[in-house]
Amino acid sequence: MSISAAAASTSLSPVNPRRSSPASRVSALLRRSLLWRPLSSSSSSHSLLRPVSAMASPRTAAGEAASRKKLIIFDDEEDLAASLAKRTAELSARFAAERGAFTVVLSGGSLVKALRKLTEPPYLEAVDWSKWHVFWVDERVVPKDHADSNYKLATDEFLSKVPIPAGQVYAINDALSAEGAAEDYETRLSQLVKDGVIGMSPVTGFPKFDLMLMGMGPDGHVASLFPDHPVVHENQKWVTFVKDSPKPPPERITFTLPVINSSACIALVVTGAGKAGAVHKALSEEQNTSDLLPVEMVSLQDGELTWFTDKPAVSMLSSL
Ligand SMILES: O=C(O)[C@H](O)[C@@H](O)[C@H](O)[C@H](O)COP(=O)(O)O
Repeated sequence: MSISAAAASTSLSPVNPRRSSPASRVSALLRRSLLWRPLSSSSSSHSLLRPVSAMASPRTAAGEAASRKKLIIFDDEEDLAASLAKRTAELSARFAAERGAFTVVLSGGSLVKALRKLTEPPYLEAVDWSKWHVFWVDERVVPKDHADSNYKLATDEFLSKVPIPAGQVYAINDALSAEGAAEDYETRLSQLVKDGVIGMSPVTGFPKFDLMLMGMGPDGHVASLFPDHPVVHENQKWVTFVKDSPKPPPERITFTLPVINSSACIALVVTGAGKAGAVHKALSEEQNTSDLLPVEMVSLQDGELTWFTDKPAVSMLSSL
């Protein structure tokens, strides 16, 4: 059963009522630093629920800046794309004003299509695209014109339609091996940190990108960090590689978790029933810390993680 707009606008409505009481469910959510409340009935059909508070994550050490998490559930993909464009444009204006640059990190997959409204009015004209610097959180080690290339996907669907200076789009060097491409990308990031284009997190000592726009796989992978793969635990490098990705193609480079977790903002775009199991594991109150999916390890040290979801993706959550 999915949440109806009417129900969500008046009360917290469990999707699948279960044994625990509403109070205990909310309490569990609080422990996980997530709390939802309905939007007012004057809201449009999108964003049925939103968080009411931003709290320190249990994984954030006392005294550090707080990590904030939000879950937004949309009625349909059009509403999700509209909200994602609005949020991205707001962050672009904010970081361009604060830093003189806006560092944006893309994944591959369905995320790219969700960015399409940025290529249309009013954003096409209103966004200061000259401030954008575009990176990939992961890339397949294939030629840039290959059908599997995340660069090609982003170029075809998004980058070719907005006036970002070509020199501010940082594709991998596709002439190198996976290992070489990862090293090369990290070296280039390091230079951009020195140049002040990319910030550094004073909390973690890793680069701090302004916005990461990412998808999540049905198995709970993010970037090219797959469940049970050793690179999930890489905690020194900024960029690493895999040669045995369970999702083809096998060779990829990927940002490491410390870099992802140093972001100022992450928009995690997760839609469809195929993601419901991983969403349930990541967001339900039944926390199992011994067997975390990569997506569960995404925990910003000093930033805001927003889940952009739809009803099928949250259909196994009982806490709503
Ligand atoms: O290169 C990749 O394979 C992607 O970067 C990958 O991490 C993707 O974002 C997820 O698999 C979600 O993809 P979907 O949104 O298409 O399911």
